[in-house]
Amino acid sequence: MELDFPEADLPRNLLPYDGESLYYGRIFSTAQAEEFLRCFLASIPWQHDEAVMFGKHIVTARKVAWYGDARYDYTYSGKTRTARVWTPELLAIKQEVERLGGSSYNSCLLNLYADGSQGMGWHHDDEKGLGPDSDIASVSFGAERRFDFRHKLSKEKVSVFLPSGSLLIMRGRTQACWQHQVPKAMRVTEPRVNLTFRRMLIAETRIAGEDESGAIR
Ligand SMILES: O=C(O)CCC(=O)C(=O)O
Ligand SMILES: [Fe+2]
Repeated sequence: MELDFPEADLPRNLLPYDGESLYYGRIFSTAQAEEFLRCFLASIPWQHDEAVMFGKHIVTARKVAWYGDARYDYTYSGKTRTARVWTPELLAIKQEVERLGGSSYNSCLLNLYADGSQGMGWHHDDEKGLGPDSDIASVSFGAERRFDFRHKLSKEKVSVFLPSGSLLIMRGRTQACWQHQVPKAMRVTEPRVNLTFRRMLIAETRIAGEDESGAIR
């Protein structure tokens, strides 16, 4: 099922059951979204992501960066990362998203897709540090890409195109019951930056430079 809504019907839950994924449409003007994109392309220290999968060391085509309230250390796919502290632009976007969605976030994973040859395969976001029924706010800048959901049991699919400056909030049972992906789109030649704001459980997440007691090493 592909969805296209009049702006007046937004925000709106894209999922027919087992979760809430609210699509808000564009929350930033075209000019503002272009400004953010330029800023992120120029100033974020992008790095290829690494993971251990089926015992093999993998380096992704897509690049990533982590930001947060503090220099959290956290581990997924067998690798530990340390978050950088918010930039003014990320903080401004976070505040607008928190105002609209009514949730609060303490970290953000940024993804850079250089063009349509790069995507992200089917997955759900359930790192230990996220806790159950996590709330993830996804903001997109640059090339419009398709975003798909697939129900884990019924296999029902829902797709939405995410234009520059748009917001999607995944919450409730979304991660437990649905997978999502950003499929490759060979005709897309422009870059896309996606921000996923998350709330990491601090008890599960060590702050870099502190030992178990919280003392600075
Ligand atoms: O790029 C996107 O829209 C999705 C990113 C995503 O699913 C993730 O970072 O977990
Ligand atoms: Fe995800």
